[in-house]
Amino acid sequence: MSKQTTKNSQILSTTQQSTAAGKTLTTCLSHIQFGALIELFNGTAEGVFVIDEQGTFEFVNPMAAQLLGDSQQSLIGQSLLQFLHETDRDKYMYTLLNWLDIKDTRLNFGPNEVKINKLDGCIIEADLSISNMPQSIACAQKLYVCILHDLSAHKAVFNQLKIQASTDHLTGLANRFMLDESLNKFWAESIQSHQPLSTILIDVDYFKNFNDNYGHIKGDKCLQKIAKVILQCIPSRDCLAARYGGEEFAVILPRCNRDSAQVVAKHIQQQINAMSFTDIGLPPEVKVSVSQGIACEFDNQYRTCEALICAADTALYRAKTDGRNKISTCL
Ligand SMILES: Nc1nc2c(ncn2[C@@H]2O[C@H](COP(=O)(O)OP(=O)(O)OP(=O)(O)O)[C@@H](O)[C@H]2O)c(=O)[nH]1
Repeated sequence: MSKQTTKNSQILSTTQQSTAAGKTLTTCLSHIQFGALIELFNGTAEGVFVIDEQGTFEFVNPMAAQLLGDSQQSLIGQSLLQFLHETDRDKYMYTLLNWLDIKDTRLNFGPNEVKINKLDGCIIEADLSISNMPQSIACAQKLYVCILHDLSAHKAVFNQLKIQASTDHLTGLANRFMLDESLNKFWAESIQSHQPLSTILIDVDYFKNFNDNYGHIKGDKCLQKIAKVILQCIPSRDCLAARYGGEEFAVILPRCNRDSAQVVAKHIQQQINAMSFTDIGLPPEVKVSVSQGIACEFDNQYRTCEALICAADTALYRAKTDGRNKISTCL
């Protein structure tokens, strides 16, 4: 017996003892091919599995079993489709079933991002690709090799970066980037649904004096407290409170008319006037106020969302020149 044959026989006996595989796969391959293939797949750090035309597992390597949340043994005979989140299931079912009609063409599908329903109920995000098993090692019945790459760690970092990219670091409100994105979205919805869209620009009065008197650190704390109050005053989760820049904030109120926006602005004014700064070590008599400008889009009053913001800015300027701690509405 040659050295190679001895090695193959060893591989075969160990893999047969430790590995479950479906009937089609075991009958398709010679024992030596089977052993070598299983050895290769089992040692792979990516999830690898083999399915038939119906999506039934013929083989699952340890990493794939871990990602699917079941044992290699019990996955054999189950369907890949039941592990795919419903948003992906139809796409994969369609691909596999459709392939039956065009068997002669090679199937190379993906990698695509999918959500996997693990057996324990958790959902993980992964890249999944499906490719034909080469004819040289498969038989007349089609088998597909699938690679499942866990994206959980990347997704967690990505989502964290996404939050950071849209959040103002000092106040925790939406930043200017998020404000612009959301405004465009709210604007399109408002035009399409013929619903009003209101915006309030809010600027802290005499904030330079606050900084000069109490220092920038206390100034930062003051901005954080104002942001918190604004957030508490906006009526629903649909609305957006953002830091527009420096000591200026913006509130976007979808489906809110001018009267409702004025109620919100009044509430903000009262709450800010009532603020105390004793918690940051300042005397009880320290008070702040804000000036606010309101503009409301209804019935194509403005041509663009930039024009709406511009109108709110003009109203804000008027509130400042009227003596500050005022609310001015663009009519
Ligand atoms: N502490 C702190 N100060 C800031 C920040 N951003 C802007 N400022 C300050 O806000 C002040 C704004 O000053 P001005 O534009 O003159 O306005 P104001 O003093 O508020 O006066 P009016 O707006 O005219 O009522 C400046 O002193 C800026 O340094 C910040 O992130 N932290």
